[in-house]
Amino acid sequence: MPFPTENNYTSTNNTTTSTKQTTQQPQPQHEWVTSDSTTTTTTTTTTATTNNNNTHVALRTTGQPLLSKSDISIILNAAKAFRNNNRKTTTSTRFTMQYAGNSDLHVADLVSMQPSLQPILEKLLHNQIYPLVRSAFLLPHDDDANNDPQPPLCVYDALIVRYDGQAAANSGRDKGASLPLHRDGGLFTVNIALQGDGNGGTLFDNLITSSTKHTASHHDDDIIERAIVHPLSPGHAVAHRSTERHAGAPTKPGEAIREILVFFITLRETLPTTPITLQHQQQSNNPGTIHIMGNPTQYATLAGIERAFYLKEIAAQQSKSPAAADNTGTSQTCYQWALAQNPSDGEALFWVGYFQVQRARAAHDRMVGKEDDNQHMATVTKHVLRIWRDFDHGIQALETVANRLDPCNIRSLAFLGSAYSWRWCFAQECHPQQFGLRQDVELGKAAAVLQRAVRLEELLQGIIVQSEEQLFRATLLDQLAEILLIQGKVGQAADCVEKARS
Ligand SMILES: O=C(O)CCC(=O)C(=O)O
Ligand SMILES: [Fe+2]
Repeated sequence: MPFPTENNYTSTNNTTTSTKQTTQQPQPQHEWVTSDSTTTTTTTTTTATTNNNNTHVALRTTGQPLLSKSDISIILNAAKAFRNNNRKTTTSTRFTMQYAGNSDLHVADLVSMQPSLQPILEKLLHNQIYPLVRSAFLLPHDDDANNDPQPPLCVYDALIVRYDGQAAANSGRDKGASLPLHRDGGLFTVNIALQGDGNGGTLFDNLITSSTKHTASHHDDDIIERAIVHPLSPGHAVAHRSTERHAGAPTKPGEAIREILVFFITLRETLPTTPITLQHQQQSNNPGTIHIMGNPTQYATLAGIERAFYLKEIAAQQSKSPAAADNTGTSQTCYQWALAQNPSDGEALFWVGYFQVQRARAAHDRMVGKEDDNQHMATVTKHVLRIWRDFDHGIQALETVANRLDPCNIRSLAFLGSAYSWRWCFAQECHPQQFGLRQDVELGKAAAVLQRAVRLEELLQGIIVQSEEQLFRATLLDQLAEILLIQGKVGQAADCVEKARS
């Protein structure tokens, strides 16, 4: 790998600010983009402004660019030469899906072709990227009286991603070149602009949520624009935690080609690890951990965040394999393990809730099939209670995902909507009073989450490349129409059906 690990991080105690600064370099300046207001707060020092709501979504560097114009052109020329030499063999990555108009290449491959890039990257990492990540995301530890080095930062992968809006349009993607919503591997992502005219940008889920909350009257395009973070100019960076769900916003046809250099940063754990705490998350008393918001009993370590990421990858591969049906158990277990590693992982919690609800449905179906069996009453009751518990726990998990951990995930919202109606159908057959459910409340909840999903789908329509997106949209609207009909809202149901057909 051409990427050096961070030099041993030793710090000097500065009690007045309770932060410690490296003696090597001035810290790169940055400002935060926060989700409580869509304006930015300037944080040019390393002061840890602990924030209980974890509203610090992404940062943008200010001051001097991280890369000079001449270094940018050396990198761009090398990337161009690499693409010309490898027209048919562009390496695709796990995180960056390949679409018309997009291309990406591994920086490691680029350096193999042109070793003169090595010193540029080394300088960039040592002088800019590592100090930035350390000062912005990691709190200095308190017990370093012995000047023990903290685990050094290192690069887990690095890419150059290129968005060509015109090429995308020529292949039928008329909204341009973009990347779907995703999370990255590693712990932190630093995304440096190489070229572009301020077009595209990085779109963050957590900024959409706040925009829809605070600016309900805004035009859809405005809401989306406010959720996109742009670097100040070429050479400047946008950085975020890898767990922050984000997308490559479209570079539209006619706009300048956008190219970015993305570093996925993690911590090397081979050194004796002293406690690490993340900035901008409520701190726990438990060293080496971060506090999971809203749930004081659950903690994730930084290592846990990464392990959860890999476990989810394994789970997803299991369900894609030809023996997928046989692998459901493994897949389910991997998601449970992922959640144990990182209890705030909304994606893992979604799948745990999903499997629980599906188990309840399957058991409900089997129960319906056996209605005529002359079963002992006690067995039936036990069975009913087990199904109820699965529905209930599954739905609770999905509600946490929808309301707190992953509020912009259309698929989770859509599934939660269905889960409410399946649970209602089940309860109805087994005397709803015994479970304390009321039809108007249950269907009201189902309609509300489905409406939220439809709203998000409309906002993101065409912007984020998603396979089968039209099909999904139609299913979502049909589901909503069905519930609205039962609620007696015939006009609204008809609107949904019409929308589904358009
Ligand atoms: O286009 C962007 O800014 C996002 C790129 C990205 O998410 C990635 O490369 O993982
Ligand atoms: Fe990404």
